[in-house]
Amino acid sequence: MADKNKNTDDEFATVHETDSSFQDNFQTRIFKIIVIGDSNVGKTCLSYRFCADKFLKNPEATIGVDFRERTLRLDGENIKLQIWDTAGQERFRNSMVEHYYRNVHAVIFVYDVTSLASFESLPEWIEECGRHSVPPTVPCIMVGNKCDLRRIEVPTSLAQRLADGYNFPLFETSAKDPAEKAHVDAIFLTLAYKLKSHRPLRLKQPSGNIAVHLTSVREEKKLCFC
Ligand SMILES: Nc1nc2c(ncn2[C@@H]2O[C@H](COP(=O)(O)OP(=O)(O)OP(=O)(O)O)[C@@H](O)[C@H]2O)c(=O)[nH]1
Repeated sequence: MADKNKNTDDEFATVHETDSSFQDNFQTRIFKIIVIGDSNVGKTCLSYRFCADKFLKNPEATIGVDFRERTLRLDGENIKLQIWDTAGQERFRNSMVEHYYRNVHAVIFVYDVTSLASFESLPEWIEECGRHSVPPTVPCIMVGNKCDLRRIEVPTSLAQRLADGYNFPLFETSAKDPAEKAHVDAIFLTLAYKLKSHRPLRLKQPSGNIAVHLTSVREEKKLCFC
């Protein structure tokens, strides 16, 4: 799939998964990334692909929020990305919305390339961020998912215009296609690199934890205030 972002494989060449011995000796910076968009666009599958490198065939609708995380070593530094997979369905969001946006470090807006309606919803999702006082300095990315399907309803040119209007990078990819794994990684790594250079906060990671925490569906932490 066409990569609308300037990052190249070379730029990510220094990325390594961390191991526990590494984590014992180094501090880790932790960043909260929320994944937002209409129901059914593939937010759960994208975050699962990034954290567990698997495709979920029949995920249940997210209720409240699901958490996943993955720790990376970027240029000699531990960076933990805490992914908040938010509910797309209004009835499952309700009282959670405040929690989504509180202290968020980056936002991923997802639409389904086979659903024009999901793309047309993006400005509303972006406005919702603004209403919850997400600072304009927070890095954002726009992602068109399900590029493995044929019936594309959102042409790249249209998506690129919207992304340019907001000054967001645009990725078109597929959580389903294993060949797109590196591309899905690149979405999160783009944010990780931006955050790494912006945020000075350092948090000490408790020793002995496994560094790459791959949550299964059953193990995921859920938080629902519905
Ligand atoms: N073909 C294809 N199907 C996908 C892809 N990503 C997700 N799906 C399917 O789309 C459906 C919805 O995926 P989810 O990841 O649950 O969507 P969501 O945005 O998290 O939905 P909510 O939890 O309701 O907000 C599921 O049936 C997935 O299997 C993809 O890249 N390609």
